[in-house]
Amino acid sequence: MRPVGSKYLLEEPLGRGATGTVWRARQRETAGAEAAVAGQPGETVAIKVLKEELASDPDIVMRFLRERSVLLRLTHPNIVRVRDLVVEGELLALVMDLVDGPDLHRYLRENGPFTPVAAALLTAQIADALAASHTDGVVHRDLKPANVLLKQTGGEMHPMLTDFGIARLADSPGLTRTHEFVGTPAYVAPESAEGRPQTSAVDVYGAGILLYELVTGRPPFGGGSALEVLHQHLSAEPRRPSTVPDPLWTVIERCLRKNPDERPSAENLARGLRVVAEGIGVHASSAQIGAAENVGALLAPDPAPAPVPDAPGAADPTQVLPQNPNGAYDPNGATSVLPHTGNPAGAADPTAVLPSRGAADPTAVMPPVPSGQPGGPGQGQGGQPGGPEDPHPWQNQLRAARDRNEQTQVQYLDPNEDPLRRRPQRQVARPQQPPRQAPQGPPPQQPGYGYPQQQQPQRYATPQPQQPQQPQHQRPQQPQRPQPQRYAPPPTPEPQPPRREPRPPRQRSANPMRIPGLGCLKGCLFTVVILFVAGWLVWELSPLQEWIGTGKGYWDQLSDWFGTVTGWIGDLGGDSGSGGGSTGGN
Ligand SMILES: Nc1ncnc2c1ncn2[C@@H]1O[C@H](COP(=O)(O)OP(=O)(O)OP(=O)(O)O)[C@@H](O)[C@H]1O
Repeated sequence: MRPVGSKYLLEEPLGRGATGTVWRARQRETAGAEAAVAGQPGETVAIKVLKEELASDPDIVMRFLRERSVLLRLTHPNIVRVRDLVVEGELLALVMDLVDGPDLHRYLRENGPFTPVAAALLTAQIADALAASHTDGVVHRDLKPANVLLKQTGGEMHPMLTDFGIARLADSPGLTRTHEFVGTPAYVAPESAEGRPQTSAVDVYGAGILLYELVTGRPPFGGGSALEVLHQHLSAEPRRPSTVPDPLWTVIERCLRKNPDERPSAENLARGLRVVAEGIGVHASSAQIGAAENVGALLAPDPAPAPVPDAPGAADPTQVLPQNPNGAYDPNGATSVLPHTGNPAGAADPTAVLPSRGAADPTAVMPPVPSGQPGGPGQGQGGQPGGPEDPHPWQNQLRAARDRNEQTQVQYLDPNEDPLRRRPQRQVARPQQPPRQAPQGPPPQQPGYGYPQQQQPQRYATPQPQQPQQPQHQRPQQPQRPQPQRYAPPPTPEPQPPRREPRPPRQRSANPMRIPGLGCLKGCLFTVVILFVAGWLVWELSPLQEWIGTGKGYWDQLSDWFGTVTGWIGDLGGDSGSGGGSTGGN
């Protein structure tokens, strides 16, 4: 265990970012008066040890010390509290409260997108934190899911914003003189990308990107290089996903305005999001629905946005690309404050939070942790042993929330298997077949959107013109059943089993009365006719007539034979009659 100053002992790494490594650490003794939180011996804390490149830069050390009071006074239920700053030789460290839970980037990657309601409520809490810091004159400037830690309090999800001040440190002339990029490309506001003056509106833009990512699984702007992404922030309009309900889209669209003056203040954003969450919820009243539909009126901009002090100018997009000879980057992976030495694997889909297929995960925010270490295989949250069968309580809570919003599945039912229509049928012995599996889950995802088990059918989506909307309160509520949808997306067409060909109409039977033996009699008559015709042909066409020497026709000959046979029969009858009489006469 490595000591940090005289008061802390580093125990194990929790994760590594672009600016340093975060450690689980233990307090050795009570901190001095300069610390915001004195702490108790034995208490567990998190310590971010800044990279040597930062710690060895005198400009950064000076800034770090000047920022001390700002960082230590930022307290809010949704901000990870900085307890102490340690400057010792070449070591620069922030002592923070330890948050036992995953960061939002990792959570999204492992669990997929949130429902619109959950995303709105979670982002509202982040907006609360931003509003508090903006009031204090502090702009975060690097808002992204990796900087939101998910803390569990009493079974509830509690987002905690962290890394306040780090972007400010990174923005010191010692780093920016190299024209390197400060921020994370996928979340950077257009004015930051262009090097224009920045205000607290950059955080609102970041919140809009984060909100978009929460409901869709990925940020709105992506690309193969940082330059491409920055250009999209400057000129492209975000594409609206079909699963985002109107009121929520209004909020996202306002946050993502290119003009910072048109974005709402963080405070108004938080308020607006709560109104939206109520109005698109399952039990929304008509008043709440109406309020959500008018959310645009609540999203007034900040009349006096907090400026970013003496920002020396952010990235020049044309300067970003040369930093990475491959043109590849990981916009969601880390704040780009230092030369990219990382691998270019992020090029393919650097922002996806979804389980990657195949190659290395380009979105990893943490380096792979060896088995046995916290976060590594075989470890549960917070370093406790765990596994897939031992989900974090966060996950249970979210899953339950998603399950509650699950949409009734419409499935194709073969009319022959419809118990209401099926007629009794004669049982025919058939080989046993496995029970037919009803198609489950969503249809296969597009590559890059691979989060099949988490992408829940959304309750809210763009109203479909062909389905007239009915006010929610008019519909029957059925407890314990999936709720009818107010903004239901059209059900994805289920794969239809091949339809059976209609049977050809049955031939009418020639023996509708089913007289016994009639079929046999028919066969006999038919055989007699065939024999008669065949005999006639043989008689007329073969030399048989001459051999027998009669010269008669077929019919005459037959009549003769018939007469002869009946004569024989008559004779036989006569003989037996006379023979019987003589016997009787004897
Ligand atoms: N206070 C904390 N408590 C518990 N874990 C933390 C805390 N702060 C950070 N971590 C963990 O450490 C990881 C790395 O944090 P860090 O802030 O360095 O990463 P990052 O935000 O991805 O990087 P950067 O912002 O520097 O680009 C986080 O993803 C989180 O898992």
